[in-house]
Amino acid sequence: MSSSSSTSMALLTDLVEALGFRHTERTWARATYEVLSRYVAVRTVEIVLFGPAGSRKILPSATTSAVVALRPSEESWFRDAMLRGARLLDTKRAAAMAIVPIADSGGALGCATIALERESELLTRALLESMGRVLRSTLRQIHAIARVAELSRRVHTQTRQLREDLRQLLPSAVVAANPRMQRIFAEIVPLVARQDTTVLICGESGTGKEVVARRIHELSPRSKRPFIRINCGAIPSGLVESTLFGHEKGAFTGATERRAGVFERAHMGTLLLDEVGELPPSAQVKLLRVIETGEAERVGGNRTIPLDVRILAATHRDLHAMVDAQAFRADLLYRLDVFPITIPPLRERKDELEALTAHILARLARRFGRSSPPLSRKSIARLRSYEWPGNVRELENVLERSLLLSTGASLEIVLPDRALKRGSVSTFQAAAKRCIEDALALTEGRIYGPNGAAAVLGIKPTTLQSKMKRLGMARRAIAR
Ligand SMILES: Nc1ncnc2c1ncn2[C@@H]1O[C@H](COP(=O)(O)OP(=O)(O)OP(=O)(O)O)[C@@H](O)[C@H]1O
Repeated sequence: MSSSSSTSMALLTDLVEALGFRHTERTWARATYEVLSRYVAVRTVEIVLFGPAGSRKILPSATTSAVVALRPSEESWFRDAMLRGARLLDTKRAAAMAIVPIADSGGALGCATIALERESELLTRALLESMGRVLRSTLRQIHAIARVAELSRRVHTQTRQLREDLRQLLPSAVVAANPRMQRIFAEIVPLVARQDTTVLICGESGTGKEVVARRIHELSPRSKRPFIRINCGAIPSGLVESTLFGHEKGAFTGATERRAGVFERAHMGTLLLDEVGELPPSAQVKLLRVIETGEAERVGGNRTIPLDVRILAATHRDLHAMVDAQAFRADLLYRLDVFPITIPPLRERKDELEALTAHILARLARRFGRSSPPLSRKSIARLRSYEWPGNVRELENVLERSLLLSTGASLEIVLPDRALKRGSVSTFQAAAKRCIEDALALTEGRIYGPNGAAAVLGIKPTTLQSKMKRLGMARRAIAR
């Protein structure tokens, strides 16, 4: 190595250090530029990168006149660089040019073509190699930063999606315009949220039991901890206990690894046992034990796990009637029914139909990315004329369908077919009659007992009998 090249190497090192390059690609690139302009009379530097097309945005324009994305497999890169260099000599009227290859162990990454005012003795091979190394680091940083930018963009999109999902799951604004609902949300829920009391939330399907449960959790000291909901009626019969309490590896065929149950997952948080009336008797016994002892045992395990879980239960069934029918354990019911909340069906709170509709329409409109059409008086009257057997959930479905089908300026409410065939109360009575007949047919006329029609319908046998009497149904049922 000649003395001039070792001097320039030392100077280069000093300079790069003096420039204090840090871990940002801009400082790296600027350092390169400073080195080039300090040591040689640079007219232009054209850096050709075999990299992502977005690289140009990242390199400061002071350093480079062009960043061209080429495929890494480009074999003609050197010839390309020469051609560019020749063009530079021509267009920039430069006296000389230097090509700095940029390569790492994986092969060529790119090259910098430098047009010079004049030939320079200082521009030695060693200096060019040093520049190549600096540029290589720059390039690596650029690639890393482009990747980070891409990941950050992806995370940003995912976060937005998750926020949207969460907003759907946790309605920030709960509608409570009816006096009974106002009492539930404004008085009862905040009151029970403060303590760890077990709450039994009753109401027909789709009335908003889960909404109430989530609100209790949100307002409770456990709000930062998990809220887990499990639909007891949807668990396959053989998996109820392992779903609730977890299992050890090898506990049963298919248990290939240890799994935590919902109780463990809800540790320190809140567990909503939805459709609790559907729990089979064996799981009811275990649940009672867990509530009483505050600890659970995984299926196939011999170790008890202490639990700190607030339990909420919900059901559309009449659990007291199920106890009478011996389909639900009385002792478990007493444990769950510490604080009952009953949500009225939508047909009994039609005064909040308008507020609920506006709330749901706004949510749907946001989801579909369109504005929420105004509701005409006719539409409101139509909504009020219907009995809403599926409650708020059915209202959501009707509004979604109506919104999708409506093309005009106002919303045309499309009610389910059965509503159009309505014949006031007699239709409801006919439906109730049909429902009881079906249950009696299924239970061969038996009213009482766990397999009786009353248990199937989730009502007390005495209630069923009085309903049958009121509907003028023949007593072909077997009483007890
Ligand atoms: N008061 C309310 N304000 C806003 N949205 C509500 C309200 N009540 C119910 N909803 C909406 O209605 C739908 C049904 O409510 P939810 O799931 O809580 O009913 P549910 O009684 O738990 O039903 P199921 O018995 O079938 O589990 C949900 O999408 C919920 O957001």
